[in-house]
Amino acid sequence: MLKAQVRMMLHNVVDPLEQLELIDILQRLGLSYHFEGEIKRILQDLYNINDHGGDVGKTKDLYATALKFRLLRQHGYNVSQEVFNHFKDERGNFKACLCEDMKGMLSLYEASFLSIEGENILEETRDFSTKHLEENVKQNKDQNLSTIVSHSLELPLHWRMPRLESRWFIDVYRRGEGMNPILLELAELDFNMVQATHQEDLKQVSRWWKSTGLGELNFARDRLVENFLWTVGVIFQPQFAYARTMLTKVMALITTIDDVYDLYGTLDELELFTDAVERWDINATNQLPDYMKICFFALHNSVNEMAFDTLKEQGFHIIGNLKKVWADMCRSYLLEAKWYHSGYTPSLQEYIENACISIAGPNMLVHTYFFVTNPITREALDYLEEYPNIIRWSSMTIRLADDLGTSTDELERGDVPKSIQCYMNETGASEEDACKYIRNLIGATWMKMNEDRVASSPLSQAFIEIALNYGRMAQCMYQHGDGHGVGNHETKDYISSLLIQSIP
Ligand SMILES: CC1(C)[C@@H]2CC[C@@]1(C)[C@@H](OP(=O)([O-])OP(=O)([O-])[O-])C2
Ligand SMILES: [Mg+2]
Ligand SMILES: [Mg+2]
Ligand SMILES: [Mg+2]
Ligand SMILES: [Mg+2]
Ligand SMILES: [Mg+2]
Repeated sequence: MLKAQVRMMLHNVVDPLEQLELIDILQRLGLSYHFEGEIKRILQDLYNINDHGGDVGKTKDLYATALKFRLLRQHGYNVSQEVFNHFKDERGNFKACLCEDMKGMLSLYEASFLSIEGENILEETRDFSTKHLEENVKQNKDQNLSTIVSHSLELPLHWRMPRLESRWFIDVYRRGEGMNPILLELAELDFNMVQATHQEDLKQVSRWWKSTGLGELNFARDRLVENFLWTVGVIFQPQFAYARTMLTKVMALITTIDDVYDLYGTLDELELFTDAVERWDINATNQLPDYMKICFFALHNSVNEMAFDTLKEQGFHIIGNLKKVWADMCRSYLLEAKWYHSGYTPSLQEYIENACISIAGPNMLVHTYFFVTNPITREALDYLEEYPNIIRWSSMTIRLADDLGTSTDELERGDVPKSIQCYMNETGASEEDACKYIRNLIGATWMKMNEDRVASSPLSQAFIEIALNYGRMAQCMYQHGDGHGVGNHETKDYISSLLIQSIP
């Protein structure tokens, strides 16, 4: 009933700005996945009517123009950054009067994160809006707006982990003026229904984890719930339960094998394990020490089962594709171990080339493609084989966020120099400047992802969005240090609010 009422609202709303605001609210409440068709139709009409993304409803309203720009870009329409020239004076500077418009400034700020490389106007808008939002947020009288502004200044909407953002926004929306009770109630009910599905998924994959015995390896991280949380960040929609449980297995295996290479295995043992994975032959376990036998059997059994599922469901024999991503990852792990044991510090470029593989981004993304795609196409398989840009940029975002969050503890434990240290070694920069550089590199990588997300490719828009969600999930997990390995209180809060506490 509530969904039907919201569908009616989408059909009846005619004012362009009200259409945009309704879409934005539905997205932020986590409800837009129920109304993708309606949203697509409205945005297509808006894109066509106003000279392909020009002024919305002919107003010069900054808030409306930026909102339209953001939503159209987010949905793949290549609207021009020139729309923001309307807000400049004859000298080419943004009009000073705009600074009092906090709502417009926030809308401009959020829109600026949909930029691609070389869009200088959008770079100016980000600097201009950030400066004025930081200056005004404290003395703004609208408490709710100030809460939203502070939240966005911490991490912009475009970079936020969708599920956590929805949970946070439901509480903000409830307190806001102009709250629509139908939207609020549907958001609360839907959140609880989705949470119940996730709880079932977690129960099921927890049984698998216990059956492997990998949690008993005292040198390796036992982080099943955190691995499951990654999958909620990447694919929350209820219908992707199979993908979440399988992807949790993949991430749990990666976490354990990463620790084998980073913390425990001798170089000779690591060579043997890498060889066994490349051969993908159960007889290769004879050469392995017992703790590696457990890891290899768990890996071999689980991945073969995934290949069997796809063969049964779709007639595609993908074990070669899966074996390749595991072998590529283990080889990149082995290279890092050799660098570490020889005391070699690579250049930043050399490190990143290897570390975009060792962060397991390509591994996780290739598996995800198989878990969410039906029908699989030969064209997409060939395209994925060489790790296309969208996979590289997503992996780079995970890698850089991970290094910012984990490298301090890793280096204390003994691990290969990470991006921060490689940059310091190469340039003589301080650790603080190196971290700043790496954070800017994440921003630059997002611009590359923004460009690739609208480029034509044999991959679905849904899969591309999932690739972006990996970057978002990494920035969420490492925003306050090592949220995965240490299990800090922020991660515990995320787990509680998404997987345990329902909305009363
Ligand atoms: C899923 C992952 C993102 C991937 C495997 C476990 C992780 C949480 C992370 O673990 P970490 O030890 O930080 O990786 P690395 O720095 O050793 O590559 C790398
Ligand atoms: Mg353990
Ligand atoms: Mg590690
Ligand atoms: Mg590692
Ligand atoms: Mg790390
Ligand atoms: Mg209620």
